[in-house]
Amino acid sequence: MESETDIFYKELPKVELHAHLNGSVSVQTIEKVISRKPHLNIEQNMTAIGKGQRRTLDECFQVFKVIHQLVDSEEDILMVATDVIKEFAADGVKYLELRSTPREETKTGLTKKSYIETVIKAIQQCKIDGVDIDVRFLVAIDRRNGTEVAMETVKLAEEFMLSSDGLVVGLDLSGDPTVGHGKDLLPALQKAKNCGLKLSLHLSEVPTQQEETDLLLNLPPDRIGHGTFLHPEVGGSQSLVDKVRKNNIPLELCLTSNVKGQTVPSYSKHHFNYWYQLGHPSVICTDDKGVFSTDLSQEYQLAASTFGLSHEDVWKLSQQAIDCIFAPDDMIQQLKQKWVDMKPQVFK
Ligand SMILES: CNc1ncnc2c1ncn2[C@@H]1O[C@H](COP(=O)(O)O)[C@@H](O)[C@H]1O
Ligand SMILES: [Zn+2]
Repeated sequence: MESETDIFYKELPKVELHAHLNGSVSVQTIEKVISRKPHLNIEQNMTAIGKGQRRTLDECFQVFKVIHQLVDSEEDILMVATDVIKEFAADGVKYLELRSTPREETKTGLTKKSYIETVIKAIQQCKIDGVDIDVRFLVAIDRRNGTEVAMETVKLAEEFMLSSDGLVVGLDLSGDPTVGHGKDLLPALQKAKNCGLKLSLHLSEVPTQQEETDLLLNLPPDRIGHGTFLHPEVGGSQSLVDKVRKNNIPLELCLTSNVKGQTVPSYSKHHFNYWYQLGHPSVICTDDKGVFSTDLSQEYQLAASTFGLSHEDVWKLSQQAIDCIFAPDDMIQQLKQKWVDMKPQVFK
């Protein structure tokens, strides 16, 4: 942690819907992986962006490559996923949707299938251990890998949706937004939607993607990651905003990620304000809590201090996030009850 977060934000029950597994690995866990692999000569400061530091988005993607070098076996993934889940729970997150791109590594025998199985195992083990959090998994497509890999990933995701006892609920589209075009991925995304996978797509994370965004909004996705450049004031358009509003597609907003990755010039200029003023469903998320050295409590506090939200406003924000989850209705009802039960204690 870089700075103290008020107890209110820690105790606030929270829903995290946008967290990339390998971007969420904490300093402590990175140190453990590094000590297993001294020959790689990787230092902890190569995997995280500290307070006041910024990187171009391109440099952020270099950081993921370093982490991928470190986390390359079933054993690593099990440890990393378990630690990440426990850390979110310790931060007051009651429901987490974790997303990750299945990778294969011939060196260690890791396959895309065993990658997903291992994440599922970590989720199940945390449940057995009584960690106070419900976790679901979104299988991620890295847009850089093109049409065929995307289609293969959708098949895998569908298989696991049917065999994981409801733990795999959807699909994510992520990766370097400056690489590849959404039109090549559209058939895979359409297929995913048709088979019942929920879709969360990174859209308009960088400028000049109006055409791609317009195309992918026709699916329509179930949630949007970032949507930084959707609205006209930043070079998007009213028609994109109208499409998002008409379909009532929730946005996943990640303040620190956008400021540290330099797609947003400052916290006060973050598009949270635009969408919040419209009353559009917006969910505060971390994106990559490890890489961007943050956590969800801190993100809520940041939004509150930047945009003048009261504790009651913040409570509403975290409560409304429940309606945006991909798990079915019984989970929504359970979480709503949890929020009711916890309120007196948080506002004591
Ligand atoms: C900063 N904004 C971002 N924009 C787009 N994609 C991002 C991202 N942050 C993370 N990822 C995606 O998540 C991967 C790392 O986690 P996993 O190996 O999948 O668990 C990155 O390689 C990238 O594909
Ligand atoms: Zn993301």
